Amino acid sequence: MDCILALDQGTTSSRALLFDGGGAVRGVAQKEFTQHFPRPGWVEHDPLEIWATQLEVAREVLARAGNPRVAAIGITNQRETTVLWDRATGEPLANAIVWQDRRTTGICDELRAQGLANFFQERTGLVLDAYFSGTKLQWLLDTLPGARERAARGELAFGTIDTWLAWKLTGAHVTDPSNASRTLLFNIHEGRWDEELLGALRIPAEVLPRVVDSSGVVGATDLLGGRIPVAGIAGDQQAATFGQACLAPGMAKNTYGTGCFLLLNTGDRPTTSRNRLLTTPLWKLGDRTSYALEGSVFMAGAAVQWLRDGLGIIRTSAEVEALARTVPGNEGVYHVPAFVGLGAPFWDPSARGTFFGLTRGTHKGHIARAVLESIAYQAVEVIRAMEADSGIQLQELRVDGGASRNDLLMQFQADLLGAAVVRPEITETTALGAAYLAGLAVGFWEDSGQIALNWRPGTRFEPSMDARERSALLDGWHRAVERSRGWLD
Ligand SMILES: Nc1ncnc2c1ncn2[C@@H]1O[C@H](COP(=O)(O)OP(=O)(O)O)[C@@H](O)[C@H]1O
Ligand SMILES: O=P(O)(O)OC[C@H](O)CO
Repeated sequence: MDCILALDQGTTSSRALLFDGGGAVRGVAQKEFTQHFPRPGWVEHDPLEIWATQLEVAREVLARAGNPRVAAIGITNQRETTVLWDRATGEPLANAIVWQDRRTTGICDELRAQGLANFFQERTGLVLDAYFSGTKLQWLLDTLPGARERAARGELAFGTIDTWLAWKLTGAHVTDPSNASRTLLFNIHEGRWDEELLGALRIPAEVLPRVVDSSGVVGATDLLGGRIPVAGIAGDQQAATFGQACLAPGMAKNTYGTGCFLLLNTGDRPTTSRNRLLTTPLWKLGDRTSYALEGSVFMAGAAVQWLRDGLGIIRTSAEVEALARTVPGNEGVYHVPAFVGLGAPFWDPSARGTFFGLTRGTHKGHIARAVLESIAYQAVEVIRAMEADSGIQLQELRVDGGASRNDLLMQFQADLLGAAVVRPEITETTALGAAYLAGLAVGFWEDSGQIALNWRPGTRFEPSMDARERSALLDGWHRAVERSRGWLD
């Protein structure tokens, strides 16, 4: 049996999956790795631990499947997380600064004060926020002694996690547009690094990877038995959009993982958002780039993790559903999961997590329910902004990610949206998308038509809430969000 191996390097774990020609999963291996929180608001990963766990799970999944022939490897990754390493030794200069890390909020404030927000939005499709790699790289070059000079001499390499893994596997220093576009350094209209953006962030061009197509051979590795081409690269959210076969304009998916990432395919040309969403390339296949509007929500499943690890009121994330079902509805209790500020469409780093509407009758069932519901409210905010920006009325939302297994949450999402929510048969869409991109490059699959045929619905959640109840619930949520904002000075 020939397979494609997908490496899915996520925020909390490294995963490796094998797919056959029908897009079915033939093996999974997964390993969690250490989260470092050195100061409030800082989140770091050790790049060497990321690499070690990724290699380990890749070897494990292959061994368990009896070492099948692998036609190609596809890489997909947590995006924006920033690594800087020495080209000669391969040693990282510091821990990776993770996408959730807020340490560069001050740099973003300064850039905004210089009136550069529109300039960045026009060229990159992004909002000036600490989320993106550019200010993280600037911070590293400012903070590590001699780093900027060494970078300018070509001694250092910058990369997001795709780049780091591709370099470790093949020695190529490359990235693709779906990742490059999350740096604040990439001009999405011209598909290239932009000198003026680099100037504004004081980044020497010598440190940057080469931007290649999302589907195409970038090199080969001998580390996994035989010589296997690395043939696909995409950020995890764009890969999931591909894996969900949202290949035509108007199709959207939401991934409910650590955060929530909602992407709406808007076709061949970037759509500028007037509602603080991101414009982002989905993938580049040959000379065609497809674009999306994206709403990035920073806390979703991670709030459920907090119920488990922070409050200890559940033992596993899945238990949240039964606990939330102990109450018939929210009974006036709302949660705003602004633990690291709020992402789209608010972009408010000063908001903080809150509960509202607590009474003497409130118990942990209400808390669980409010946390789950907050995930769905955030998604609705993003979808309404997307509809306003694109003129597209969403008919159906395809869902995936850990928290999409939660039926209560998915039904509530459909109810709040007034549109169907569809969970596919294969929910490993991120890895599948990366596998497809790699497989297309080596002729394992012929064209994207085959991919659309492989997608099959699993469970469909139809809306059943009446409009008055929906509007009352949303009204409560809006009031809660307003009160959570501006908490930090
Ligand atoms: N049944 C569930 N209900 C709600 N949340 C869940 C459930 N199962 C998992 N989660 C949440 O989903 C997240 C993990 O999803 P995953 O897609 O693996 O995330 P990531 O790729 O961001 O690491 C965790 O934050 C976890 O709390
Ligand atoms: O690793 P995930 O699934 O939490 O995804 C992280 C996103 O790519 C961040 O933009």
